[in-house]
Amino acid sequence: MSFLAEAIKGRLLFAIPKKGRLHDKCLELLSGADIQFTRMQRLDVCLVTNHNIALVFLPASDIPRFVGEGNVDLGITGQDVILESQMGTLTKEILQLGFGKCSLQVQVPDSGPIQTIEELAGKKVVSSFEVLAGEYFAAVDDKMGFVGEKRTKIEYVGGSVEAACALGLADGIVDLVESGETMRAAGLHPIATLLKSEAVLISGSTSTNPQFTPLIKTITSRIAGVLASNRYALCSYNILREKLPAAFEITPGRRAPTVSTIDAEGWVAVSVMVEKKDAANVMDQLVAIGAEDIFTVKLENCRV
Ligand SMILES: Nc1ncnc2c1ncn2[C@@H]1O[C@H](COP(=O)(O)OP(=O)(O)OP(=O)(O)O)[C@@H](O)[C@H]1O
Ligand SMILES: O=P(O)(O)OC[C@H]1O[C@H](OP(=O)(O)OP(=O)(O)O)[C@H](O)[C@@H]1O
Repeated sequence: MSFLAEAIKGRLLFAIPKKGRLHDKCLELLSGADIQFTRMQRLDVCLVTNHNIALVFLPASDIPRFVGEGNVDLGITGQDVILESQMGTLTKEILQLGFGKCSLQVQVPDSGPIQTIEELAGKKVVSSFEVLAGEYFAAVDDKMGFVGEKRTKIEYVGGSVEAACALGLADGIVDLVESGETMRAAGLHPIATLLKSEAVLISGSTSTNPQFTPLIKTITSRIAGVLASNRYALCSYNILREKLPAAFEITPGRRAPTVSTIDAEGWVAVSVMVEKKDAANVMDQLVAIGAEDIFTVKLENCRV
């Protein structure tokens, strides 16, 4: 047995995208969850120093198969590539991670004769998502009654899909879109959305080793804590007790606000979680109902 195979034996294997859009966010999650490791240059497997885990750095698109077929125990990847690799039933989504959000769309040139799905059916479509594009257009072709040569031709390219129409390779494309900037720059616009996707933590649906169940629970809870501490801030303020019903309307909290008595006649202190994106508005509304000494504090870490 090789040195590496010996070193990872008995450890929970956790697959992380080795590059691309999801890589940096995954490293932030691992760091926030205090999963410590040192990655040696060029080595795609590394041992976690403070848990019985080995990290395996793989292309995002290969992770569903490794997890689904039981070669690794846990993984982070996009919902889009899980569906594309037809591993939906062999994998189980443990946690949605709120990043890597994008849509898989059909795009056509702005100034061209084809502006609808029905007009594109039967023509040439290029995509990195051959399976999903194939399924989508097979249903369209069936609806249109297209058979044999008349059916839509789907061709695979590995990247820079947006260039395919301008290069004369395709009449339309199926590709991922987030801000829409790439497609706008290439003179393309959407005519249909196949699916929406985000990054998820997955395990195998059938093959998880029961010995790892407690460790998977711990990792999941830590990652959920990192996500919550990125999303929420702790808001604290003083307010007259009689104004509490109005204050609870503005700051209901995740479960309920904490109310403490303070040494000032008729006043209470409230501490409550607020979504960071709403924090400025929430503080304005609290001022408007007479709250004072209002501040928010960043959450360093939490368990939810
Ligand atoms: N523009 C985007 N915005 C948000 N998430 C995206 C975007 N593009 C891709 N993703 C998500 O990230 C995953 C990996 O995509 P990415 O293009 O980074 O793959 P890659 O093939 O590993 O990297 P590279 O393109 O560098 O070869 C996708 O499957 C999708 O879930
Ligand atoms: O809507 P936007 O925010 O512009 O993002 C969309 C782009 O992001 C992805 O590609 P990526 O940059 O990962 O490179 P790729 O073409 O090599 O896959 C996708 O394939 C689009 O090209």
